[in-house]
Amino acid sequence: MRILVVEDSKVVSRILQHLIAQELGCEVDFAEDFTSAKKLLASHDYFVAITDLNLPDAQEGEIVKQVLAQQIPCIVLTGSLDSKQRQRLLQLGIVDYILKENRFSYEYAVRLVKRLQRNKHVKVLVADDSVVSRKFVRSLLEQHLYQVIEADDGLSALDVLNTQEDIQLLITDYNMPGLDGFGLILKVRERFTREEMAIIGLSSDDDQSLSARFIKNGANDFLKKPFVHEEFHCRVLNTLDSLDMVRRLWEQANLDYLTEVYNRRYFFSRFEPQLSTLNQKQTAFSVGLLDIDFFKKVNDTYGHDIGDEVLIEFAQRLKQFFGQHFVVARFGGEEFVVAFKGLNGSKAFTLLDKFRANLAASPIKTSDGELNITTSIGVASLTGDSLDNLIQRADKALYDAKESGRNLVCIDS
Ligand SMILES: Nc1nc2c(ncn2[C@@H]2O[C@H](COP(=O)(O)OP(=O)(O)OP(=O)(O)O)[C@@H](O)[C@H]2O)c(=O)[nH]1
Repeated sequence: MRILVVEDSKVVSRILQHLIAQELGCEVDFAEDFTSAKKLLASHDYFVAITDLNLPDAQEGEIVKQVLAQQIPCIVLTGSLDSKQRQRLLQLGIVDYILKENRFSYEYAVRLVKRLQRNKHVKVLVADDSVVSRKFVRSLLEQHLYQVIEADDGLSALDVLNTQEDIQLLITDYNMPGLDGFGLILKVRERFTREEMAIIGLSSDDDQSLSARFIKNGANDFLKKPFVHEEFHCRVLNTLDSLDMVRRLWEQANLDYLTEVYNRRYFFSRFEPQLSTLNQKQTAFSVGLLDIDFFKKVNDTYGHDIGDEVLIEFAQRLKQFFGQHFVVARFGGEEFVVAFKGLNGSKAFTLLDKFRANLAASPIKTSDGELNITTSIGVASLTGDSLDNLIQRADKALYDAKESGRNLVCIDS
């Protein structure tokens, strides 16, 4: 990623340079005037440009038009802006304008670049039966580099959600034929929690209770049409920032900090509630408990950091081998678990034995060289008991594997 900063004030340039290095760590070019900016624009591809509005050799904001003509997102920094200039800049399609008021203005500019980077990967679904309104929302979202998908009513929005993965934000109108905004939100919330997908409701209806009703029905926020650019962007940013924050909290609570596979807490919270149904329906369910052999020796010989590298690689291999169909979690220390929903013990045994043999045959690369690592594994399958019991039986089988010489899989019988 490369950024262009066009700014005639050396002080402002220095602040931006410092903030960009600190926050973004990307390549950045500085131009003091329009002429040198044009030269740089001709010779590099830029992800975004942060530009002053008035430059010594271009007092009419020519730089903004030049940047936009090259399809580069443009963030405008300016000492002052009257309402006509503001309107003109927004119509040109800039990402945002920032008044040079204090340190926070520059921090905001850099944060905005960070968000643009993130936005490239964020899919937004816009459901609105009015083409004009839908296209307007699309253009605003595209200025901020979001991936936009359109639906012309509630039912087609549901179709999109059934076929497209990873939509993070739904922006929906209220009045739509077939299925209106409320109906759509209720359907969406049956499948996606507030942590999985954010929703912003839109309406031009004068009913003052609408915003609260949208939120009570499951929307994260609401905007009354017509809205101004700035408000739209602030609401979308706030909504997505909250979503990111909630996701980060979820990850902190459910993923192992070192190996980034699920943790023990996730494993139990996911499978404990399912156990009675699995037992009732007699669905096959097995678990494999894996413990790295002589791991203490790895730590004692090579140090804790190399031990960590082994744990990370071991977890990666588990995830690669099983992760697509089964749940992999770290139980703690050098002990991991794989949950095989739909597999009986002997099938789980076969897969785990293959993993064991692969591991024994391909050393783990660490910064201190390659290490031969093996694992012992205990397998047990559900027979109407509790999750704790099942794990205890797998643990007993693991103990047998260790006692029988390690680098083995034993099954609870
Ligand atoms: N590097 C590293 N070591 C850890 C971590 N968590 C636990 N350990 C170490 O894992 C080792 C486990 O040792 P033991 O329980 O004696 O088992 P072992 O040496 O693997 O021997 P067996 O299981 O009997 O084959 C201990 O030295 C712990 O300090 C971790 O997050 N990082």
